[in-house]
Amino acid sequence: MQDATPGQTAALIQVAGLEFAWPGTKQPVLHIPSFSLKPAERLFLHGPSGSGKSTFLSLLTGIHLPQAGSISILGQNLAALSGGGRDQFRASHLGYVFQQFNLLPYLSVIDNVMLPCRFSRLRRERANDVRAQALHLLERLDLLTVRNKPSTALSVGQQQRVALARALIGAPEILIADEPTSALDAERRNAFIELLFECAEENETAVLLASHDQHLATAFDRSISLAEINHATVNRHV
Ligand SMILES: Nc1ncnc2c1ncn2[C@@H]1O[C@H](COP(=O)(O)OP(=O)(O)OP(=O)(O)O)[C@@H](O)[C@H]1O
Repeated sequence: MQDATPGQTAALIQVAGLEFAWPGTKQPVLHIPSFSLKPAERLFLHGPSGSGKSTFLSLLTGIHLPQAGSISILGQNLAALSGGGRDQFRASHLGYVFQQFNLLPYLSVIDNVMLPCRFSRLRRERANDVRAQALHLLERLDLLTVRNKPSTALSVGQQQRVALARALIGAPEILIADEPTSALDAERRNAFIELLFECAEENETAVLLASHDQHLATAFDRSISLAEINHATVNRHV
């Protein structure tokens, strides 16, 4: 499969005039005139439950397409790609950590971590030695001793760190994380964010993290509320 080649751009993510309504509903959940993520930026996006954070991230990752407006990632307009092209583009350029981690239960920890390099030649090439980079990430995230266990045998905190290692292998340009700390207590939550930043910096990966938990904001370069950028009238929270 071919990796999409992105064009040159100043912003890693550029959104203009975005409108999105869920199928079967009339009112848009999101109307975002403008949004951008700059290279190497660590951006915190906050908003209460139901305000549309996950919906917005699903558009940025090309899982859904907006009804109006454009989303460019690394200069590539996502709507100009086919469904398969968007899958390939996502695999090559975006690492993501979801609330539920989405680890494959039948794979070992290390095989889960190496997975993105099976789907993207670019990430395989960037990792150079895929197994060596997986081991390096597992060591950084204190997971070396559990590397051959099935992911189901791990604690929630460990599974979350596996999801982070998987998101960062092969140095994607952007890490997108949706409520990645919701299962952790305050102390573990801060330690996880610190570790996430350290590993992202090693890979020169920009971070966009969405959460309802405003305590996280201080660690980031920039913090915005979804309500500041979302002009849709439904689900509007201030
Ligand atoms: N698959 C879907 N189909 C229809 N409506 C949806 C779907 N997913 C979310 N919604 C609706 O879109 C709105 C925004 O939900 P979303 O999950 O994006 O918010 P959120 O801020 O991420 O919330 P949370 O923090 O609880 O995950 C809600 O009104 C929700 O009911």
